[in-house]
Amino acid sequence: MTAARTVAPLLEARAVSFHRQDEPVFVPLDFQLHTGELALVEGDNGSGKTTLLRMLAGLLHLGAGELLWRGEALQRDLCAGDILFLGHQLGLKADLSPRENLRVATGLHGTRDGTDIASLLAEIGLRGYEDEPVRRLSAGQKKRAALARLAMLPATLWLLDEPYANLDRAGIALVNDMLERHTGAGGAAMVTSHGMVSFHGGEPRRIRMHG
Ligand SMILES: Nc1ncnc2c1ncn2[C@@H]1O[C@H](COP(=O)(O)OP(=O)(O)OP(=O)(O)O)[C@@H](O)[C@H]1O
Repeated sequence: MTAARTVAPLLEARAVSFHRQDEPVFVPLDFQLHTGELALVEGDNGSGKTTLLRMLAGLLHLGAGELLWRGEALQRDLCAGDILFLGHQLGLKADLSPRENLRVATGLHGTRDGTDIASLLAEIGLRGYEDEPVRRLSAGQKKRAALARLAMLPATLWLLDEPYANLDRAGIALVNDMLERHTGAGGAAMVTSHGMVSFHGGEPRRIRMHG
């Protein structure tokens, strides 16, 4: 007899919440996210989507409940490079160029297999802007540079807060393409968006927030 193999979720939240001035920001959440999955975090303005992602990224302390990473209590030091957050702050140094930003980021966190800076920047729509200081780029170009950073690093879980903001149609398609490739290669992502997400890699999981 062969026992069925159970694979622990990449991330599991059990009655997770966050408090400000002793008040919960959102109704406690339970969810699981497996490798290969995309989860859309949905909710009205102020319902706590950004707060949740920042908490999962370790930028805010867990208020209540439990977070498990690959079946064990989540320990920041053990999964730091494996979880990447991209929010309104893009995580780029404004005085450095996209190329320099990627060099610094990969120097610190390593490089995803099969990627190289020059081809990635061209693919992501920054050909001709590789060596321009980020502060001189348009909002959409800055977002593309941040997406290049995401694509270069070897993280498993992407936490993307409004990743489509400031992007044109080609940029939106680029994000969807990145999400499909990332989940197809065994990664996972949680995404907030007030716009339509057209993800062709299967029906995404939905996490509904209630403030
Ligand atoms: N730095 C902060 N200090 C105090 N309260 C905050 C802070 N940031 C957010 N909040 C409050 O926490 C609640 C949740 O905010 P959050 O940004 O997580 O919501 P959201 O669902 O991402 O909203 P939106 O859809 O508008 O981006 C809101 O009521 C907001 O006012």
